[in-house]
Parts: sequence; structure tokens; C-alpha cells
Amino acid sequence: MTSSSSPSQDTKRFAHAYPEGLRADALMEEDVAWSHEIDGERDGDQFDRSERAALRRVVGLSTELEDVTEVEYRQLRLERVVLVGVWTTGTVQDADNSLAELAALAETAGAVVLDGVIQRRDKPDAATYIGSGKALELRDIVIETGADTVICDGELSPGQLIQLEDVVKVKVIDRTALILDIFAQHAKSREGKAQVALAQMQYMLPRLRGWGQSLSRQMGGGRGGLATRGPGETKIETDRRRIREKMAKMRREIADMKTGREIKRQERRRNKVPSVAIAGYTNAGKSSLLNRLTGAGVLVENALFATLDPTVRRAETPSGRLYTLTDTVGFVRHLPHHLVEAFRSTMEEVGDSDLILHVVDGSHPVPEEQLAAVREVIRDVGATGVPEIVVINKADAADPLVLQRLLRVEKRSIAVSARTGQGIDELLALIDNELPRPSVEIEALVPYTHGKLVARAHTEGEVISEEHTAEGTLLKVRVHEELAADLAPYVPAPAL
Ligand SMILES: Nc1nc2c(ncn2[C@@H]2O[C@H](COP(=O)(O)OP(=O)(O)OP(=O)(O)O)[C@@H](O)[C@H]2O)c(=O)[nH]1
Ligand SMILES: [Mg+2]
Repeated sequence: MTSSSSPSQDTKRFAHAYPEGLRADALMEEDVAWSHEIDGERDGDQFDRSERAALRRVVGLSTELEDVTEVEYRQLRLERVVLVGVWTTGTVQDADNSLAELAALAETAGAVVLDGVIQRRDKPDAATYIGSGKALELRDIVIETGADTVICDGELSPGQLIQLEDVVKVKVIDRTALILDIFAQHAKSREGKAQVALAQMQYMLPRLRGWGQSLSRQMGGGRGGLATRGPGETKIETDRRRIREKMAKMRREIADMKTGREIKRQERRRNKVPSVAIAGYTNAGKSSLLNRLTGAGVLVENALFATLDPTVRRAETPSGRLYTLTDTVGFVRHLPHHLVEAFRSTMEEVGDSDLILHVVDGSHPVPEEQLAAVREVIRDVGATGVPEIVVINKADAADPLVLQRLLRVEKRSIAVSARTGQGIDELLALIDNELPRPSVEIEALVPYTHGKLVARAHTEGEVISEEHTAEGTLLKVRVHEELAADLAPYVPAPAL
């Protein structure tokens, strides 16, 4: 987990065994199609076999727990993991994609994925997530592969986690815990860190059991954990209370930080600078696009959730109008509910913008799924009604047929490559087109002593024509109301 405290342990465990490069490799799309490589051509018939299709090895976290009854949350280190999914609806392909994504997430968290299995069921088993027979098979796979953790592709109830653990005898975590862990590793700003910590605590609260000493480490933010081990009801009750207190404190802190950001945002709004939000599935190339559009140096990584803190950059349309571009946290299917809550304020920024650039990875096998997942979250935070341009990125690596399909279905869409620059000029022009136009059209004769007003007309408004006359600059402009008011004294009286 927050791959914490003891570097010596990390080094001891993985440094030699798993070179750094492996991790990024495993996120390439060849690997996303892992099951196909393994089985060669594959269709429904191979499903049984595919239940055991091996995932390639990746990199790891580890667990320092000897006893599964001590499962603790943030201290958890995944090292060698087996993935398990329950396939309820959709095609084999859907199920494969979902598990492949879980593999990418696990790798991003630093785990070595040893194996992956999918069970077809109407719904997850109420007790053990997968059926009890399958749980026993899973136990065999765990022993066979020497895995120390099982990751389930869904959100499990506390009871399911415990009962499955009791069968497989290693730590069991779910997709939510995994995503929370990645977020915890990647959050950089104080606000981001606090939001993730809060979401983790919220997730943890109903899952506490017999934690003993781990909790004091956890809540003490690394102040060492020599508190006496003493599970039992009373201890858990105390722990719960402490978590609740800590959560209340964090909520207050987050509210304060939010105020600061809010003020900045209002400033931008007052200045009437139109804002464009870059949203989209994780790893779609949002940060790359921001860099390509503005030359800004934002971290680009072939990892999921490289960006967790919104970055705002100034940009200019080809016609010279200023606007802001905001890079945002990536979306993922089944984004843990706590995180949607935690990042609500960040995502509200998307809803508040004048235009959304919805970036989708055109080289993904089914970009439509990513589009749908992102739209669901956008709806969830009530950010509907903002015009959207679908930016199909990675056109350089995409299947032309997929591109064609998307361009046809998505009304306002464009294929680009942040890597090669393909389509970027067209996108810039499209942004220019879609940004709200200032509402007031006026003509003003601005004296040369007021050059500042002319400059503002250029950055804040749209200059239709400009002429230098003996009396001053004759402007024909479209501007927002405030600037119109400032220019009003120089509007020539209508000739009678
Ligand atoms: N082939 C190709 N790869 C691209 C393109 N744009 C981005 N990438 C790669 O895709 C990966 C993810 O890019 P990012 O810009 O970090 O993606 P992001 O959407 O900001 O990701 P998160 O912040 O993690 O959600 C990186 O390895 C990029 O080099 C593109 O146009 N073509
Ligand atoms: Mg990014």
C-alpha cells in the first residue's frame, strides 16, 4: 500500500527480482490483450481454459502480514497477486478487458500479476464472491503460484472479503482498495492527499477487525507503531472512534483548502476567461494533450492515474483569445464511490468549465466503454450541460476502423495524436469555435492614452477590426459586459 515506511524491505524483496522496466511494459496494449496471446486465437470455447489463463508477471508490493486475521489496510503490500473476476453480463471480450484493466491497475500499484481467473455467474456469491467450489480452486492456484494476495474485480462487502480470505488463506482485497492505494501513491498536493486519506478511512471503517498495533501506525501518519497489540472489541471500538475523529478533522481541512481553490476559480471567472477542462479515462493521454496544446510540462506516464491534481494552464486560441486549460484526474470504470465523493470538488471543475475536451484512447480495443464510463461519472457529479468535444487521441496507434466508427458515432469529435501532433491544429480551431463568444458587439474609438483597453479587447474579447486613426484606435469588437462598460465612454455617439 502507500508503499510505506521500510525501504529496506522493499529493496530486499523486489529490487533484484523485478527490474523497473517490466512495470511500464506490462501496460502496453499488447499486454492488455494478454489472454489472446496466451491462448492464441480465442473465442467462447476456450473460456474454461481461460479461467486459468496466466497473466504475465509484473512488479510487486508485498505483505508483511504472517497471519491473515491481521489484515490491515494501508500497510498492506501487494507483491505476488492472483486476480479474480465474476463475469455476469456482456461478452467474453468484456470480461477479458475488465480483468486486463485490473491487471494494469495492479501493476500500477506495483504488484506482480501471476494469474487471473474469471468465473461466469449470474451474480457474485453473497458469501465468498466467487462460488465456494471456485474458491477452493482459487486456493489451489494461490498455492501453485505462491501468491500472497488475491485481488477481486469489484467492490466486496467486508463479509465477503473475510470469508474468501478464510478459504484462500491469503490476503484478499478488492478493486476499490487497489484504486485507493494507487491514488494514495500518486496524490501530490495537500488537498489531493487529504482527499485520498479521507476516502481510505471511509473504506476502512466498516472493515476494521483485530488490527491491534497497525492502526496506531496508520493513524499516526508514520509516527512509528509500538503501541501494544491488542485486538478485541474494545480496541476496535476505540480505533473506530479515532478514525471518525480524524475523518471529521480532515473534512474540515479539506473544506478550507477548497475555499482557497474556489477563490482562484472565481477570480478566473470574474476575468471572464473561458475555461476548457480536459477530462477522460485514465491513461488516455490527457496530460500529453495539455502539453501539446500549451507546451506545459505536465507529468506524462504510462501508468494509470499519473495525474491526480488538477493543473491549470493558460492557452490562446489561433485568433488570440485567452482561455484556461485544466488537466484533471483520470476516470476509471467502477471508480470507488468514496473517491467520486472525495474528488467531487475537483470534478466539479469539469462541470464548471465552458467546454469539455473528452479525451479517449483511440488505440484501446473498445474506446466506447471508456467514453461511457467517463460520462457516467460526469453525470454523477452533475456536470451535464457543458458542451463536449470528443478528442480521439493516439490516432497514430489506433485501428483506422475504430477511428472511423468513433468519428461517425460521436457528433463533435476529432482524431488527434498528442504524440505526433496530428490533428492538433484542427483541434485548436475547433476549440476556438466552441468557446463561448463574448456577447456584446460594439465599436469604440479608444484614445492612444488608453492602450491598456485595446490590449484587453484583444485578450478578453474578439477583435473584428482595428484601425489606427488620428484620434485613436478604432475598434470593432465583441466583448463581455464588463469590458463593454469600460469601453462605453469611447463609443462614438450615433451619427444623426
Ligand atoms: N501512441 C501514442 N501514445 C500516446 C499519445 N498520447 C499519449 N500517449 C501515451 O499514453 C500514456 C499516457 O499518457 P498521459 O498523458 O500520462 O495520460 P493521462 O490521460 O494524463 O493519464 P492519467 O493522468 O494517468 O490519467 C503515455 O505513455 C503517453 O506517452 C499519442 O497520441 N499516441
Ligand atoms: Mg495525466
